[in-house]
Amino acid sequence: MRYLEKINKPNDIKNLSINELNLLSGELREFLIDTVSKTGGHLASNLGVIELTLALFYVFNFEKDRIVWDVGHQTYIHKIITGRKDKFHTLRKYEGISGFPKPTESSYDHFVTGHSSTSISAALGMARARDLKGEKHNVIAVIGDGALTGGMAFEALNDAGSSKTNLIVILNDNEMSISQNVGSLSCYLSKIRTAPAYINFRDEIEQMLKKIPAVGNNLYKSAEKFKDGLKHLVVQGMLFEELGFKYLGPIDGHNIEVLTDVLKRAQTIKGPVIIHTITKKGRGYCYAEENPEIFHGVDAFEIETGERIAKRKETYSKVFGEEIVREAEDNNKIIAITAAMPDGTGLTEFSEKFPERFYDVGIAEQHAATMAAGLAKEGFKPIFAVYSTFLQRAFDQVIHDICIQRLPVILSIDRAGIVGEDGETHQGVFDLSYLRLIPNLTILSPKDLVEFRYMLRWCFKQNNPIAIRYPRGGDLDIKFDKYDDINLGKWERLLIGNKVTILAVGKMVQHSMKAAVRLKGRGIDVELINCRFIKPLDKTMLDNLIERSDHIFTVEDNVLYGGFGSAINEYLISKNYKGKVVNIAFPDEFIPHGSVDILYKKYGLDPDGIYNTIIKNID
Ligand SMILES: Cc1ncc(C[n+]2csc(CCOP(=O)(O)OP(=O)(O)O)c2C)c(N)n1
Ligand SMILES: CC(=O)[C@@H](O)[C@H](O)COP(=O)(O)O
Ligand SMILES: [Mg+2]
Repeated sequence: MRYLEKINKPNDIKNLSINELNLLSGELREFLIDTVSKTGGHLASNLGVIELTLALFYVFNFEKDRIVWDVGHQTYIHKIITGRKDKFHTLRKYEGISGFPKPTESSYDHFVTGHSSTSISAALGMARARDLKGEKHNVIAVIGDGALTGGMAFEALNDAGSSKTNLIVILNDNEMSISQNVGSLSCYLSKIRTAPAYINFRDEIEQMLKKIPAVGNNLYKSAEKFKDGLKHLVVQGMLFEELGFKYLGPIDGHNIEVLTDVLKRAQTIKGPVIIHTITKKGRGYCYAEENPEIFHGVDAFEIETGERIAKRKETYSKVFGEEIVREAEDNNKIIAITAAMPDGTGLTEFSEKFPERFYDVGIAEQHAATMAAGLAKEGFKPIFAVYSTFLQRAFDQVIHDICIQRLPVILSIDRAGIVGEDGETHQGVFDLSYLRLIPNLTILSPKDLVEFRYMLRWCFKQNNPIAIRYPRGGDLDIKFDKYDDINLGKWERLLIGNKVTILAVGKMVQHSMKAAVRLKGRGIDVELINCRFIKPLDKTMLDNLIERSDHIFTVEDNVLYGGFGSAINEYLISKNYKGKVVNIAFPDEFIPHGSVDILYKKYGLDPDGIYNTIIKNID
């Protein structure tokens, strides 16, 4: 690691020759593969931006210039060369290096990202602030072709393009979102990729125009018109230029020499510029190049074989995938929708078996929700499979387009609760709070994989908006033996007791069961209830509990505020309950990255934590 060792501060990059930068990129590739093979993480995207990152640091000075990386999952090289190389083995671990940009981690991380398509808006805001303050520095947004499918990116292009603000947008086009990229914009980009002639052609015309003596405005105007006409002949509708950006590209995003030249040129251009770089996801590691989808976000793996080290367990996403296929075989109204997460949500098999009833809409959760509403209005049964954290994007669409009209859309909410290593931008700990307040919405959550199947079958039969939320991964080792029929607003009593009641939701039923067995062992008369429905609550059971329970504990893997515990508190207050109520939930803070086991322990949501809270609070 001869050159990597020389990089003690980012500006050391500037002392290297292009040849040395190429050698450094090889060392970085090796370092990255070695580390991520142990920690897991977003390998393929990072392998694709090594040269781009080095070129950026070679040309710009990020002590004063600003950079916003869209999604931020491709910032590992940025982190390694900005002083975090020695801690990089702690990537995504609790209290270690985050997998996303974090200004609290480094002054070189200028903006938090994690959710897609925010970079151009944030960068435009920073550029406007620079101008308002009379400062002089560059502001750069780096956005992938997948992230460019998100609505916010379009909104920002629309605003920036008409603004005349100096702003550099780098479009890193690797022809992939997590899966194959989708949509007409992606087709448009591939048209540009295959028409590089335009670029050379345009540059030649520009050179020619510069040589024309300034004999008058009219000649200049006709020459400009001529240039525009030619441009349309070669690539129909240069979208970015029509939107007000100066377009530079497409260029080879692995060629540091070309990259540095174009970046230097972009610095001198007035107004918004877009640089279109073509890169290969997974570049330089054969398994990642062949399977960029698997190596997008990968668990620890063997470098020699590309095989994952841990065996995959049965997961909620997989069960969801099986059940929706089973249902769709009998019911031709079933439609599956994803916002760029077909594999993560378990929809791959559905997409292959029923391509005409499957829609990947790109990174467009808002559109997905309203499009589902449109389908439902016309008699179909759409299921929008979405991660809890990304559904936050579509809050208004769930209210305004689905629930007001009481349309039978199923929101199949994966990755609810904590997801672990992705950290604060991705934890699914808000959904119970932001969904519970919406009228007409039924919300439920399974205690385990078997119950999940029963619940999904129940959901498919309903005719109103439903949100079913379930965690990342699979179950603990607990096996429950009761799967009574699912009935609207009815809970399941799992352990009978009298004095102390635990009301638990979803995966927390498993943790609570472990705690309850220990409590019983100490002679505590504890009752455990699986609160299958978060909305509506089982008021009959609650009324019965009010009569006989001195202590009620609620347990949920959601934030305390506005969640399931709050719903119970509201009800108990309305009934003038005199016993003690304790809510066990995530506190009012963003939950950091780390393994889910460490995080449950830290926040007292593991079986021991639940047990201790109960012991502490009973007389
Ligand atoms: C709002 C939102 N929805 C979904 C995702 C999940 N997601 C993370 S990266 C990604 C694909 C991004 O593709 P691209 O921007 O082209 O970057 P690449 O991975 O190809 O480098 C998706 C869908 C997200 N981060 N944010
Ligand atoms: C960066 C991003 O948003 C996704 O890649 C996310 O990390 C996927 O999470 P899962 O690994 O849970 O599918
Ligand atoms: Mg991409």
